[in-house]
Amino acid sequence: MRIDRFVKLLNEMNFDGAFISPGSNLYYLTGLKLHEVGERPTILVVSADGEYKLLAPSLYSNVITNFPVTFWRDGENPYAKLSTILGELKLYRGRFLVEDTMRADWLIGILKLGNFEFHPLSSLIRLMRMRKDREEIENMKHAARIADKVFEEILSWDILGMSEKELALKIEVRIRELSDGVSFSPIVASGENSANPHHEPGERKIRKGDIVILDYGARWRGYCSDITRTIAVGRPDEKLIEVYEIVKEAQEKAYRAVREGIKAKEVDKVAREVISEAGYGEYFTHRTGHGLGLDVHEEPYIGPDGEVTLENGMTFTIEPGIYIPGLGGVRIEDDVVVEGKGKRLTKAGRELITV
Ligand SMILES: CSCC[C@H](N)C(=O)N1CCC[C@H]1C(=O)O
Repeated sequence: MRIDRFVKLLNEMNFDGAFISPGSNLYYLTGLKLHEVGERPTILVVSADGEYKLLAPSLYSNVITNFPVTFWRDGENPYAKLSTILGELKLYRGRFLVEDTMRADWLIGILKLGNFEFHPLSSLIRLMRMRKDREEIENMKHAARIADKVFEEILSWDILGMSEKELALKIEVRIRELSDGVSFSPIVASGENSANPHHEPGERKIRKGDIVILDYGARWRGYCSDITRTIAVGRPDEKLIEVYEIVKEAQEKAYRAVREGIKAKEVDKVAREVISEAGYGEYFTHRTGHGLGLDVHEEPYIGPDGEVTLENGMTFTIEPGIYIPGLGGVRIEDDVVVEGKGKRLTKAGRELITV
């Protein structure tokens, strides 16, 4: 089980234990899929001795079976129960890993129960999660195939006159029909809105001459895909057509630079150089990519500061972009796995398509 490997690493790195709240790390280590948001304390306590126990609200009692757990009911004090767990596991002080995103009130509750020094869980678990095993990669390939299929379908829709919001909803519905859910709320950015890399789809209607950025992803058994394609509705501004070709070249060259043993920042540099040499460096305002897996953004990050050396089994995006305020933007994104060299998981065409 992954938790055994985790305990081994805890010992190697001189940690006494870990506190893990619901989310992708809990799922990765235990297979338990619990809601991430909620005020009811839900905490997995792991000791470096290899023992572990979950504190969970009793409303999960039908879901959590065959797992060491102490339930607490609404009206009871969860921290009194947590204190008992800590006594059972003999954890009173020491160096502990704690989930990076744990709620502050839970953290404060834990801190009152012992003399704990906290360190971010990501510092250790990244070493496990960055390299995907065969099953994880199969799930990612499936999620990527769904993203490709949705893109093919979008091209057959009549999007002229649709609002960004309407198109984003239609994409989301189709992803949900084909998968376990969306990786994130789809981005549809049309016309001048495409100059905002994280544009939130709004009421703007898609019109002739628009460039439209479509950025979305599907989940399959927890694993994400994340694809961006930029399409034209009619003939867009000549400058954006030129920009499209530059981004395409940057994406292709960065993809070809991917190989086992190269540093993430070297891949970023390749994309950045193409864009800078074309005179658009200041308009490439984000990193070239990010790791992808159970989370849509995880390690390794493919940016100018990316010190991670790429290894087989690592999965990430390659997504350079150019964004010109008042005019529009272009981004092309694929998901990639390292297998000696880089292999694309998303395979939708990258030529500029006019609908
Ligand atoms: C999770 S919302 C953003 C999803 C998008 N696919 C994405 O990851 N990016 C868009 C701009 C760059 C990149 C990012 O690093 O945020």
